[in-house]
Amino acid sequence: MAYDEIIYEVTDGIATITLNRPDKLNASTFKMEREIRDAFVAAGRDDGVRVIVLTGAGRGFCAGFDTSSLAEAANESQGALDGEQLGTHVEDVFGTPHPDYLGRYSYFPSIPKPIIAAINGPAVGLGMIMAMFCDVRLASDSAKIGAPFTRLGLVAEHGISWLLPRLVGLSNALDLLFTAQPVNAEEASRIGLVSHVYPAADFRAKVAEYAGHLARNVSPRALRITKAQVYADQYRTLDEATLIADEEMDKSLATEDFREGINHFLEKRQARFTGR
Ligand SMILES: C/C=C/C(=O)SCCNC(=O)CCNC(=O)[C@H](O)C(C)(C)COP(=O)(O)OP(=O)(O)OC[C@H]1O[C@@H](n2cnc3c(N)ncnc32)[C@H](O)[C@@H]1OP(=O)(O)O
Repeated sequence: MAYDEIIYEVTDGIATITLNRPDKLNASTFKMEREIRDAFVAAGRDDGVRVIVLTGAGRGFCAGFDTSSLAEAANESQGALDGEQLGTHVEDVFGTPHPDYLGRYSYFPSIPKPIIAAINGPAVGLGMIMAMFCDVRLASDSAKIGAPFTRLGLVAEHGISWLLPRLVGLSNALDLLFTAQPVNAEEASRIGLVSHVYPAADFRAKVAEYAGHLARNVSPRALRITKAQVYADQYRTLDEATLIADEEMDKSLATEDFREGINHFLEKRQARFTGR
């Protein structure tokens, strides 16, 4: 599929979605959001893809929704997005507990593969929310992450009020949302907003190493089930989560990937997981 505002590439089991409006620090548009959805669906369906990286072209990750469109949209509802604005219904492809509701990025957890946000520079507004809805965040030491919503007279948008406290705790979440002040990569790491920070000069190589590890050394089946478990368990009790874990363990013990997981260790060789 041809894209205008993103670049979509698949190499060695890693699908990379690059937001591609570098002159505007990859500020997002509805078109870009539709293309991101289409690319996630393509990556989710492609058996050759084991991990997905979301990143930005040039020196930015994403500076939020394009401010010129934001100004035009001042009198329109930005919360209730319709299908035409968003394009592909990812929810129809991979399933969701809320099939009638089209969340802006809340579909990321339904993509059955790990999604890594490679935050190469400023990730602000919708750019921050996009990164938060990825499964893992890696940051360049030049990254800056911020939620400027209250400064714009806006609110905790698009599910970030649900997600951010789970990532950084209530107190840090409210600090970020109230003050609307961006944090640098070091501070983001300290509060748990990102998992790893790498020097800007090595960043692309470090992201490739991390993504390559998930693509080569880890069972794709185990990744898929683990991702689904962790998100679904946010709505479950401990007893329910433990019961499901026991059921999933029984199923895992009967898989080729489990046998390979044991055999490659015993035979002291690289694993060759099939996802079965
Ligand atoms: C529904 C609503 C959702 C939301 O996302 S609300 C949030 C909307 N976004 C923002 O309010 C962020 C606006 N941008 C900034 O505050 C800053 O940028 C940054 C902190 C992200 C980075 O600052 P620095 O590194 O100094 O870069 P620079 O010189 O400000 O920007 C470089 C070029 O990028 C353009 N740009 C930046 N953000 C946006 C944007 N959101 N929409 C459109 N263009 C943007 C600028 O204008 C400029 O361009 P030129 O070099 O031609 O002057």
